[in-house]
Amino acid sequence: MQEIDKDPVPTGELALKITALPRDSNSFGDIYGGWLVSQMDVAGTSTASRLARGRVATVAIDRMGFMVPVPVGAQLAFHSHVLEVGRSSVKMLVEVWSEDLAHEGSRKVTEAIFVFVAIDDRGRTRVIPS
Ligand SMILES: CCCCCCCCCCCCCCCC(=O)SCCNC(=O)CCNC(=O)[C@H](O)C(C)(C)COP(=O)(O)OP(=O)(O)OC[C@H]1O[C@@H](n2cnc3c(N)ncnc32)[C@H](O)[C@@H]1OP(=O)(O)O
Repeated sequence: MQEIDKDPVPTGELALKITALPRDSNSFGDIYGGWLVSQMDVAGTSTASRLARGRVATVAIDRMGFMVPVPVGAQLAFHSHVLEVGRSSVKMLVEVWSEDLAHEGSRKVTEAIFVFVAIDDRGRTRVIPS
């Protein structure tokens, strides 16, 4: 199986840790990619909203590859790493790592770059406080 990244070290802060449950799997018993993307968005939103000190919206997600299947019961760690902060936007790398409990290691499952935009309570963009 092709690895998405040979680098064995997660990048960025640990934003979310979660166990993949049977309800998150497809009919073959593997974890559904859409659920993973959704959890990545939750993890990235957590980091972005702290940085932007308030509400943010996801405005873009770049293309993704799912190189390693995720079994039910996997312990997943979501790491977020801020790449750029613009006037109202935050560009962030979100990585997903699956812990291998049998071998005391972990491997990267997928990653994507998300762009979050700081918005006010009317949904209009706002400047990210410095
Ligand atoms: C097997 C797999 C199956 C998968 C199958 C999926 C099924 C599983 C689903 C899971 C899915 C989870 C992922 C949920 C992710 C949501 O929930 S997305 C839906 C929620 N998001 C929204 O509703 C946001 C909707 N967008 C908006 O309201 C407006 O775009 C916004 C956010 C107010 C921004 O308005 P705007 O007119 O674009 O503002 P504008 O001033 O032009 O730009 C603001 C900033 O954004 C930047 N920007 C705007 N657009 C972009 C862009 N496209 N790219 C980069 N930067 C941009 C600008 O450069 C600017 O940056 P700054 O220079 O200010 O720093």
